[in-house]
Amino acid sequence: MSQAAEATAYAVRMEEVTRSYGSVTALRGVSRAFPRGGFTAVMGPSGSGKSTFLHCASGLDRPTSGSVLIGGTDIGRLSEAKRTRLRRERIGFVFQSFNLIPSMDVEQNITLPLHLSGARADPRWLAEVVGRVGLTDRLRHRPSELSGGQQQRAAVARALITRPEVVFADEPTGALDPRSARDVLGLLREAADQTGQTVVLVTHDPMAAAWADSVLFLRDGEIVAELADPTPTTVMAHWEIL
Ligand SMILES: Nc1ncnc2c1ncn2[C@@H]1O[C@H](COP(=O)(O)OP(=O)(O)OP(=O)(O)O)[C@@H](O)[C@H]1O
Repeated sequence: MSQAAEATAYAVRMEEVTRSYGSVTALRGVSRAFPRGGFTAVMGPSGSGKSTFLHCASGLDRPTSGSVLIGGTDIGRLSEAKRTRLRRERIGFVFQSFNLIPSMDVEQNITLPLHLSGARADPRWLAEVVGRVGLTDRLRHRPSELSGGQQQRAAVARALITRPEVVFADEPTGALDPRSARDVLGLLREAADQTGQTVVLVTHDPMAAAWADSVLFLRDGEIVAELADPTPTTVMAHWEIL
């Protein structure tokens, strides 16, 4: 595939990615491409390499060997400053612990990634994103005045405000009640279906993984199984044989 076609078909491609920490090899030669608009869940037992996988795929960390291409750009060849810029402009992150800035209101938190890259918010897109996450009447509130579910919805809006190619979500529902978890997963599903974002979700929860198009199972730093069109039951059945 030509570089241009590659950049069009896949938002992220990992080729033989290995990440070692001293004598511990957390990822072993993982190859995987994430098609545009696809929603993939990554599961695996504790210590199987899920966080390392997400950090390498998103350019937060660099592989010890192998390569990661984001939109056709080999991020291993970028300087630290360019990698940071690429992450800021083309990738959205959602974490378990929300990571909102307490002193900023909801609107300031949501638009922060734009301000960091010196861009202005497009008022129509801001209104659309805020409407999607149901926080239109909460824009002047501080994070401490919101429920956990509302805070995570603000974090999803912050991840979407730059219209990123990829959204990486690391246990985004780990701290939420089931209803708020469904809301957040529904927003990620919508980002893939309606605006063509590529979503990569790391989770321990079979119910959460079932929102994805496919589930990758990691064990000892390798992809050992993949499940298409998952349901909570089929995810659990796979989980049990890991
Ligand atoms: N900074 C680090 N230094 C040394 N070892 C590390 C480091 N980060 C991860 N590891 C090791 O790499 C392996 C994979 O860790 P990782 O955090 O990716 O797993 P995980 O599947 O995300 O685990 P969990 O579900 O418990 O968060 C583990 O053996 C871990 O101890």
